[in-house]
Amino acid sequence: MTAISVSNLSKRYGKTRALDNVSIDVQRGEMVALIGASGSGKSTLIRHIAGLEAGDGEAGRVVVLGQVSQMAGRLMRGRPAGRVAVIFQQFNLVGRLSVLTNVLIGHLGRVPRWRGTLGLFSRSEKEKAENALSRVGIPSVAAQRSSTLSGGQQQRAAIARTLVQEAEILIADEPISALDPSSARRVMDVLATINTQDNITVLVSLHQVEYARRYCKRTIAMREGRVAYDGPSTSLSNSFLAELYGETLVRKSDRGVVPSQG
Ligand SMILES: Nc1ncnc2c1ncn2[C@@H]1O[C@H](COP(=O)(O)OP(=O)(O)OP(=O)(O)O)[C@@H](O)[C@H]1O
Repeated sequence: MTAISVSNLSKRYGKTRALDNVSIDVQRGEMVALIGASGSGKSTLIRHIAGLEAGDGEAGRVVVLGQVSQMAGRLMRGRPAGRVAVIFQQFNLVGRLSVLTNVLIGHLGRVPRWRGTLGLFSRSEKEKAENALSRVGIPSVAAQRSSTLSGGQQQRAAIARTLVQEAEILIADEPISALDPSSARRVMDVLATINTQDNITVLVSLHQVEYARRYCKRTIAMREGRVAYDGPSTSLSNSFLAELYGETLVRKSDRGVVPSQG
């Protein structure tokens, strides 16, 4: 079954064509990498799939989990918000609240609003949140203020909230670009685990191509708002990547070919 279907989606900001007639389908259970040079349209595409923004023109359409979330430049009501979780590079957590409370927020939408607002979660809801923190490998930080977590721990706490939310799709916008290699690997390992064990569809934008190759069977590459490649990650050639990233590529590292961060 199709989890995400984007067809003929375009978006302009002034003179910039951020999305130019983009069409992609992601099937349930896939883990797909979204790559491309800075400004190629990755975040814009993610915001549109997440239902945070509407595209331009009559032709564009986004269907998520069988429900039309936008068409002809209009966001639809009743789109499956709770079934889709989005995590960003930063600002996923409320810094002054404990990690556990941030994860418990994943229950909102399933508990009566007054209970959520007052922070009145049941024992079993708390156990579920603690269990989710264990699954992402950070059970010991539950009582800490979120603002005290490292970047990688913050990403993993946001993934734990996704588990509590029981989201069916997780869209992660550059979740590892600010992390050191070992933290990045831990976050990618967690994404891969929830993908295989919980069958959560994962769409993850990445600056480091090597992670796409290592963790995602399929890669979608964007260039100037268009889909430049959509296929097996193993078939991404270095010459294609050099062209994709233009002048900003290419340096070799012991982890493979990565775009420079400059
Ligand atoms: N709200 C906005 N207003 C004006 N221009 C925008 C806006 N959002 C995106 N753009 C432009 O659209 C283009 C695509 O941006 P987008 O953030 O989607 O790229 P990206 O591939 O995610 O880049 P990066 O890897 O640097 O995050 C860029 O030229 C950007 O400047």
